Amino acid sequence: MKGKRDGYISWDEYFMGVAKLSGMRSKDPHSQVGACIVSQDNKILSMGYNGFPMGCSDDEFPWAREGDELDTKYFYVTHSELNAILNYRGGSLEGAKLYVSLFPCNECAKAIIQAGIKTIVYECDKYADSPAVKASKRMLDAAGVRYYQYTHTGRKLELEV
Ligand SMILES: Nc1nc(=O)n([C@H]2C[C@H](O)[C@@H](COP(=O)(O)O)O2)cc1CO
Ligand SMILES: [Zn+2]
Repeated sequence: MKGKRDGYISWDEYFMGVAKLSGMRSKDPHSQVGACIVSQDNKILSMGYNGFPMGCSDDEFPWAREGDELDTKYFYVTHSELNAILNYRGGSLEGAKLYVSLFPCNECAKAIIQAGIKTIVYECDKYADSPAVKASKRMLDAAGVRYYQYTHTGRKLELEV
C-alpha cells in the first residue's frame, strides 16, 4: 500500500524556516532577524522582522551602527520579536512559542513575558556576552519562559520565487 511521502519538513524546520524567510525582508545591512509566533497546536499566529516603525523611511532613517547615537539605527529599529508580537491582531498569545533567528534582547524579553509567550526557540546567540542578553535571560528565567537553541538538521531549503 502506498503511504505518505518521505522528506517533508518537520515542524521545527517549518517554523524556523518561516522565521528566517521573514528576516529576509529586513533592510538592516548588518543583522537580518526574523521571528515567527506559533500556537500550542502548531498554527502560525504572527511573523516579524527588524525594521523601522511605519512612517519612518528605510531610506531616510540611519542604518549605521556607530557614530553619533542619534544617527545610528539603535534608537529607531523595532526588533523582529516585538514586531511579531505587535503584528498579531487576533487576541491572546498566552502559551505561544516564539521561533527567532537571534536571541531576544532585554526589551523584547519584557514584551515576550508580558504577552504570555512561554517558549523561545532561537537559532543564534551571537550577543550572549552583552548586558542586554544577560538581563534578558535573567528575566526569562525568573518568569519561567523556557528557551532552547534550534538544532540544525542540515537540510537546505530552496525556493524558486
Ligand atoms: N534579538 C534581536 N532581534 C532583532 O531584531 N535585532 C535587530 C536590531 C538591529 O536591527 C539588528 C542588530 O544589529 P547589529 O548590532 O547586529 O548590527 O537586529 C537585534 C536583536 C539582538 O538582541
Ligand atoms: Zn529585542
